[in-house]
Amino acid sequence: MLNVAGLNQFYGESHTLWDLGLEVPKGACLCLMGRNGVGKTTLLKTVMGLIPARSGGIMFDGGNLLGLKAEQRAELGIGYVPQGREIFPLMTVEENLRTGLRAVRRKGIKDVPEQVFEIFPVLKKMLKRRGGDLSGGQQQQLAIGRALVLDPKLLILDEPTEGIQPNIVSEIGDVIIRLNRARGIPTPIEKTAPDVVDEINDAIVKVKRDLGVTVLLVEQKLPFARKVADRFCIMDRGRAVATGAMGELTEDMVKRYLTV
Ligand SMILES: Nc1ncnc2c1ncn2[C@@H]1O[C@H](COP(=O)(O)OP(=O)(O)OP(=O)(O)O)[C@@H](O)[C@H]1O
Repeated sequence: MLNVAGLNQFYGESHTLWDLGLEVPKGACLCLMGRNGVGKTTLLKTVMGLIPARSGGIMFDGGNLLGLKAEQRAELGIGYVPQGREIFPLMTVEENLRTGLRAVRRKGIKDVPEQVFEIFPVLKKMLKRRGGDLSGGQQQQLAIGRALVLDPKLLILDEPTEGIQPNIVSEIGDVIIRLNRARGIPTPIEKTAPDVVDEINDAIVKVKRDLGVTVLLVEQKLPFARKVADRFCIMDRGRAVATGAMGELTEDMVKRYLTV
């Protein structure tokens, strides 16, 4: 779904991303990890087209993103939830959500899809409240809701749990899991006739994978990352240094690249 290859990025003379490669397969939830300042946010912003790449390739769904503006990337189906949420504090919840519609007007989507309110019922209750009056957790739900307005194929989240209360952190985790893996499709049926049921269950898992949103997130909290993501990529000083299935993340890697 997303393939980054040989990516180099500079802030002025400062070389920040070095020949970086990253693959986020369709249906995966990949957690980008690494200590502060290694370039995680820079990578997300470069994928989103908010800052330019010097060289390399960024392929999404088979097409090259380089050269496209951020709005065009959104139109192709990339939803972005920035670090710090960046909601508009003086605008109402409804107005904030409607800003997400800009990217999809050409697709004929004129209203905020009901699915956003099914996922975050609190947003419906607070439609007329100002964004700035919401709690941190509610603002994060608003920021994710705004990205979901465009029905993204790929959802990019930059530290979605930063600065929010522990009980809301686990709710946000459940929402990401639901978007990535379930999206309202029934859970697998119980085993009665093993062979047939196995086949049906395999098919259900596949359908879930095909319908679910692919997720790329930056997250520093290890238990959260382990719960939500099925793949990881570790960055160190602007390079991708380790990648694999979440179960392959070793204590040695944690000590070497993640603990402070
Ligand atoms: N706008 C900018 N101009 C110049 N340098 C920048 C800019 N933004 C970030 N940097 C530098 O680029 C490097 C990577 O920063 P980045 O924010 O991508 O790291 P990060 O891994 O996301 O860190 P954090 O976990 O703290 O958000 C850092 O050295 C940072 O100081």
